[in-house]
Amino acid sequence: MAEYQESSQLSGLPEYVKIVEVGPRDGLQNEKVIVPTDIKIEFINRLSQTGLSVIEVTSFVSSKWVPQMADHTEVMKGINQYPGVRYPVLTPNLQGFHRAVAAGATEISVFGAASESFSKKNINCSIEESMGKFEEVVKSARHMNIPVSKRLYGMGCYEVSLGDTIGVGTPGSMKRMLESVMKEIPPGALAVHCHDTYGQALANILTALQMGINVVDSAVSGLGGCPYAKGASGNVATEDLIYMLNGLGLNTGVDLYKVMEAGDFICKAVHKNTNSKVAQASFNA
Ligand SMILES: CC(C)(COP(=O)([O-])OP(=O)([O-])OC[C@H]1O[C@@H](n2cnc3c(N)ncnc32)[C@H](O)[C@@H]1OP(=O)([O-])[O-])[C@@H](O)C(=O)NCCC(=O)NCCSC(=O)C[C@@](C)(O)CC(=O)[O-]
Repeated sequence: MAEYQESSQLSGLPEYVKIVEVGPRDGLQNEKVIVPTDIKIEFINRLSQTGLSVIEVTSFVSSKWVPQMADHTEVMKGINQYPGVRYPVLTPNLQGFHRAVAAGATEISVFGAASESFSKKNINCSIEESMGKFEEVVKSARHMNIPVSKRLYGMGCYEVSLGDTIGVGTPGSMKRMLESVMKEIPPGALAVHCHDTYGQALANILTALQMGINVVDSAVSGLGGCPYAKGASGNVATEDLIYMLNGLGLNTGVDLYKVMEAGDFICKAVHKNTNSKVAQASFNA
């Protein structure tokens, strides 16, 4: 595979970028055909051997709302947890949190919305009500020394991931949004989560990196979408992100070829072609 590396660095970039792989959760949650549990487990085990250090495994939400995540407990219990890899799960409320802990989760994420209508559609409550639920979860998690990754820095979350769920952002809006958020939260506690609906994800991520962010969510093969956000398409593909970062000479510690193989595995399982331009170009080369 041809890989191009820039001869000169762009300014303001971090030396190391942490990729948070959200393929098993965000990538699969919107798939209509239920992916067998053993395939999900194999997918996560393959991702664990790529050098990725964070893999979002599943979500402890209601199976009536998101049937694809109904096997969260079996998936969490079934995966091999590799040393050096963290396996966060999504928990919207205390019920989800307790189930996640019982299944062996050692890191959790709460997820909220910046718009009232999305909050209502997604988790069936207002933003204010959701804050109350998150506070309960964060309190319990901190009590048990469980790190809470994402949202609500002020409550004690160690990292807040800013999601462009419907992928409409541009480098300009990313810059304005980060300038505003960084007045309250330091860049070291922020991550970005960019969907690629309008083809802006990599440009938005590069903008964020130049502003001091060094944690980026992505999904292998560009899978993903939120069932409760109309028009939301796939995430930025992990393969494309790694290719860009490699080209910039930034260290991720992730093996691009192994990620492409994991992507090929899951695409075959869900009978889809990859959305990753890098995987398309490499497999057709
Ligand atoms: C949040 C709830 C559960 C509220 O659901 P609800 O119906 O409002 O909950 P409730 O508290 O009124 O309880 C109703 C029933 O749900 C059950 N229940 C209550 N809580 C749980 C739970 N944790 N797990 C399992 N079951 C639960 C509860 O036990 C009860 O069961 P019943 O008595 O009817 O049999 C529901 O709205 C839900 O599951 N929503 C799905 C949210 C979701 O997964 N969205 C997609 C992920 S977010 C996303 O993709 C965006 C993100 C993060 O990726 C960022 C980006 O892309 O930019």
